[in-house]
Amino acid sequence: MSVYGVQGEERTRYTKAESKQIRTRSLRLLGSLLRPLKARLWLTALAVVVSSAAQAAGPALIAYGIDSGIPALLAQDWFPVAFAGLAYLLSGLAGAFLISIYIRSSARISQAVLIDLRTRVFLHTQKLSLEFHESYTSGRIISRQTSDLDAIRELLDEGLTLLVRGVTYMVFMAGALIIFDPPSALVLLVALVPLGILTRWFQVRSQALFRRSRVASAKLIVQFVETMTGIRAVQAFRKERRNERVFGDLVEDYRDVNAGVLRLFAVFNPGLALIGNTAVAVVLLLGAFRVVDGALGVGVLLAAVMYTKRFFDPMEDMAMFYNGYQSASSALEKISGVLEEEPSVPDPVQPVDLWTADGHVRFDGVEFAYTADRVILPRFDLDLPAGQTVALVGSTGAGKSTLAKLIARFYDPSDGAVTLDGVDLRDLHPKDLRRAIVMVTQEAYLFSGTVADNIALGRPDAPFDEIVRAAKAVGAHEFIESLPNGYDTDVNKRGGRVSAGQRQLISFARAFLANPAVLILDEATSSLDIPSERLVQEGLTKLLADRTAVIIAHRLSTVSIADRVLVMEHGRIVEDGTPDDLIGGTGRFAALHAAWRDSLV
Ligand SMILES: Nc1ncnc2c1ncn2[C@@H]1O[C@H](COP(=O)(O)OP(=O)(O)OP(=O)(O)O)[C@@H](O)[C@H]1O
Repeated sequence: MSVYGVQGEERTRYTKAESKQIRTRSLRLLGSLLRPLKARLWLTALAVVVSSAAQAAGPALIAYGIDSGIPALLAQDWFPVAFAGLAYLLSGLAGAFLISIYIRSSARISQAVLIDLRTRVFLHTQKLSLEFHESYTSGRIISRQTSDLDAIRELLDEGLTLLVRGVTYMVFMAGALIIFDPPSALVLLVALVPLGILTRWFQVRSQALFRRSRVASAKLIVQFVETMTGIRAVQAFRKERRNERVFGDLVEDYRDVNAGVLRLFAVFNPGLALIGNTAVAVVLLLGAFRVVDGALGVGVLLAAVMYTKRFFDPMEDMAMFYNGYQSASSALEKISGVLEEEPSVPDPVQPVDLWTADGHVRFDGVEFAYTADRVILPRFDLDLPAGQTVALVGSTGAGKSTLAKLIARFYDPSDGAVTLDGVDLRDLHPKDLRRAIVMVTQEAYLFSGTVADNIALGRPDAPFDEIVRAAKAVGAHEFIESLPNGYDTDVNKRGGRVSAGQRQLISFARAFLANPAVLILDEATSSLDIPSERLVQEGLTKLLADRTAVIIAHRLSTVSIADRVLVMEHGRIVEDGTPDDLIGGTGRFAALHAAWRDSLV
């Protein structure tokens, strides 16, 4: 089995092949992040190697000072002691200087990697199609951008320094011990056996736990984001208690996982200390006998003890690093999964330019399914001539929004083709597509900024008087003028808050300004009151003139401005005709219309 993209992201166990696939993907990502920093990486590596060498010289100089310097001093020759002291000082200074270079250089690397990764995640998720976002949820994306990137930042800022310095330091200490006192190095070699066993035990146990910890923390963020984005529904339906319970369970799960991690450390760290101290004690003991036998100088024994002790010094830090490494590597696994996802609505390889579109939309043998197991729109053909205003009606779940999303190319058909002026939407240059086809959705989302900025989104280079003209056309001008700062009112500031209906008017103005050849209004008039809707209806007539329009409306009043009505049921178009024809007939629309007219009197 293979795990592509974000599939299986919530799992904590993988088969060998899957683990390998995920690891390769992470490493590939890491490689691509580090490749541009190659020169700096070499400089950093050099600094750390030389600084470790300088530090490894320390105990050797002390040994020289004791074993050769002191006897020389007794013979009035102070040179060896002075040399040992001065050299020790210089090696310390060189080590400190190089470490400072190393820290500064590695901080630069980590900053560069993080900025690159953060930007990649942002740009990539923004590019991914609606299909991805509808199933992946914003909570998970936020957790990728926050806690996952933080885990990687922590690793890069602290963990990596610990690891690289720790490993080089250990290698140098062990190397120096082998050169200086091979019997003591043998003790160290023996100590490596329990050390290896302990480390392996820790590694195996912690791997699954760290993965679970990442999953648990992501779930916490998802729950938090969902509750807060849906806070109105939560409060309206009194869901606080239920959410409290769900959140409580998640917190408990997270705590359990972390407690498990801490329990591992409670064994691992003391275990490390025990092995290290035993090794030091054995080196000291065996060395002492050899000193007594005259086979070893006191200075060399001291150096051997120092090397052994120093060998174990970075181990605890490295266990901490391992902690950070686990979090960061599972974060990297998830991020690389998101980055592996391809837009399900890809940009064309050889885009066709369509500078000015007439707005002729056709569905040729189109079939559509969101998931393989359920066809939403069975095979159909539909021709929407340029300039026609088409109303889509039908019961909830009939497939109206789905059909609209196909025209806006939020999704591609599973079979067949949707064309604009004869060009398959899949071949159309994305810029031309977005210019030619605009969809105004129910949410009428406003971005932070002024009202004018929000309208100008439809055409960023539009002069101010055109923004006003667009607002006037859709009947939004009066209310905008009455806002505290008129068109310069910040929509997110207190006082600048606009109602749902006003938001829709702003998004109408945005669409008017964009002046697309095809306009889709998805339930767009649903939050307007009757007077506002009348106002908008007047605006709509102007907005819809000279362009193809598809209006999804539950309110049948909107239908009156349409040239043609399509009635949908279970994904099929069951009626198609002018409003008058359909009202005069005996079909579903006639019945709907009669019921609606009766409700008005
Ligand atoms: N992202 C999705 N993934 C899977 N199924 C979906 C998705 N969006 C919609 N559907 C399904 O497709 C069918 C048609 O939905 P659609 O939103 O097109 O209906 P609609 O006619 O616009 O309904 P409404 O008037 O309530 O908005 C429904 O059965 C719905 O469950």
